[in-house]
Amino acid sequence: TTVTVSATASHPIPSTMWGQMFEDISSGDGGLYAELLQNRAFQMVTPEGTTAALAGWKSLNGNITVVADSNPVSAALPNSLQLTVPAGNTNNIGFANVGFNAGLNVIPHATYKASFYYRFQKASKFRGSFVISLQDGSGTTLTSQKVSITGSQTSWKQVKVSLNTNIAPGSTSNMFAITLNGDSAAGEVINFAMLSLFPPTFKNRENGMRQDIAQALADMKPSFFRLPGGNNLEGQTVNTRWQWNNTLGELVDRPGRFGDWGYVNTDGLGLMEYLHWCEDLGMQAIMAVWDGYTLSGASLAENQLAPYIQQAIDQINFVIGDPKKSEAAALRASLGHPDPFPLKYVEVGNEDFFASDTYVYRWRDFVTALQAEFPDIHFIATSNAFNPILSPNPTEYDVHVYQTPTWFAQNSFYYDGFERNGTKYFEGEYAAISTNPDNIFGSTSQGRLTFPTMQSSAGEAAFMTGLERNSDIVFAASYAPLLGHVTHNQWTPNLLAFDAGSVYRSTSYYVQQLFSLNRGDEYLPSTLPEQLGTVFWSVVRNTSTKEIIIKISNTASTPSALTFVLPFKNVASKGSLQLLTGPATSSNTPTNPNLFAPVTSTIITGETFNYTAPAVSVNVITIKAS
Ligand SMILES: [NH3+][C@H]1C[C@H](O)[C@@H](O)[C@@H]1CO
Repeated sequence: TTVTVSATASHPIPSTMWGQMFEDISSGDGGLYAELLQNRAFQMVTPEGTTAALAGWKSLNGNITVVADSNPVSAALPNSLQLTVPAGNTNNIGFANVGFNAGLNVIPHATYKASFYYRFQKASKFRGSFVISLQDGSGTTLTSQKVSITGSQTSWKQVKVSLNTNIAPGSTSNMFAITLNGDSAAGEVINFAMLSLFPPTFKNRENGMRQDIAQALADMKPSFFRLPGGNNLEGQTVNTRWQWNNTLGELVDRPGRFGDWGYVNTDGLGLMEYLHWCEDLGMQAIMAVWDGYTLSGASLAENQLAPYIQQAIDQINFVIGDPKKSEAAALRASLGHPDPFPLKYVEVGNEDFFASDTYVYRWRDFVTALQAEFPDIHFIATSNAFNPILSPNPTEYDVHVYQTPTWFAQNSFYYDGFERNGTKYFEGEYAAISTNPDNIFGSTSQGRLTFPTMQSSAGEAAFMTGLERNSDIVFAASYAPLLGHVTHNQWTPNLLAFDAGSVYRSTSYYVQQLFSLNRGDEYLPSTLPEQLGTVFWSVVRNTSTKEIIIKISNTASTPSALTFVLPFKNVASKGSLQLLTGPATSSNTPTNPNLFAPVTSTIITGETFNYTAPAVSVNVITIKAS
């Protein structure tokens, strides 16, 4: 196949082209959010003896239970862990947290920050100390600190200690423990609340992100971050929807909520943490507002919308408002960020194509009110494009697709036929997740992928060459879901998988990274691939580095010989090739995490040059040309 490239760009490529979609789907608490203690504040649990209430916690010779505290540490956190020290036990008595999914990573030569509140249930003459420690799976102390306490402390007192580690333990089966001397403390009853243990965080942010996962995400150089979801915005009910104002301020004041993926969200990763994260990665937020539809399928009636429209106005004012004019903006200033955050896009709901009939009035009432308040914001609709017809007319739509590798390879022309009528598209969620076209969302035994495969990633890459060709109307695209725990998850595949100690880069992660790190600022038309063929390409130009960047996906099981004809006088005789290829149905997995990785090499180039794309491969060729 000969690919003739045009010297005249057809259109500029938006700077927002490649980014990330995020929601807490086994990915926030216990994942990107760096808190190491599972169930740290007993939020939303049923106290008094239910084992679920003590999830993540274990007794160390003491009697522990979760109580609905008669004098709770805060209105937001009604439950406490109550330790009763039994008589006649001379061991160290107390309790421990084993981390999320029984994994608590301890890195060497680092400072861990522990904090908790405690109070004696009744005054006593006790004088002693807590031993606050990190222990490995066999109970060997890795590091510890002592804090003196007295039985007169019947009001809540917060303890904060730094725990400095030295050697690395042998595994992630470690625990955070609080103990005291059983002899002298016999009979004492002590309540604990809002316990927390943080490792060093990304950019040392207070209440920040886990370093290795954050770094893997940063290495993609994303331009936007869609938050807070996805289904996890919606709530199964109106009262369990995501509410921006419940996710701010001191951790002791955050009630948490039942997330949409079957577990409690601490909301320690809240709106301010998301916005700091966007700042740290130089991304702009694509922020969603709740719009009156819950995942159970219920829509609010039109005459019920007003308070939720106000809550959305306040949410946006929290991000961009003037502290002198808006209470929500004043709250942002009081939390240390008087200047507005950058925000251009606000998404109204999530996947409202499930409730198109009510979206007609929900969109109309929300956007009429929001656009009046925020004339410079673009509001993104989440129903199917132009079906139903919405008013005001959406400037952007968010399109989601989960399909097979073959579907993606055969639909790279999805946007070529779209009318150029001023509407732009956000490919907000896409991934090849199953090889079974008759049951995309089935189980792994029905074709669902556990991890991306080279074949699924090559299919996505083919589709992405089409997104790049159509970036005159596709302004942003993000794979979904971004992140998920390797085993304790509600959805596979994920772009990145992780466990307590590691993050695993998938073949699709490398494809996303190859496209994001090798951007052009303008698109160069070229001979079109066969729409139902097997090899696909896009050609872009980086006008500042004067480089031509050719992305090729060969989805076939045989190599594909290509000839490129470049219309430039001075074309370098050598170019760089980044090649991702390997066995079609294989993946990077926790047991074989580096089976696939892009390999960089030099190839012969020129005004006309040949290149053979290996079977099932994603190729990025970069050539200096002017
Ligand atoms: N059901 C998918 C669509 C929804 O928006 C996300 O929360 C889910 C996983 O990416």
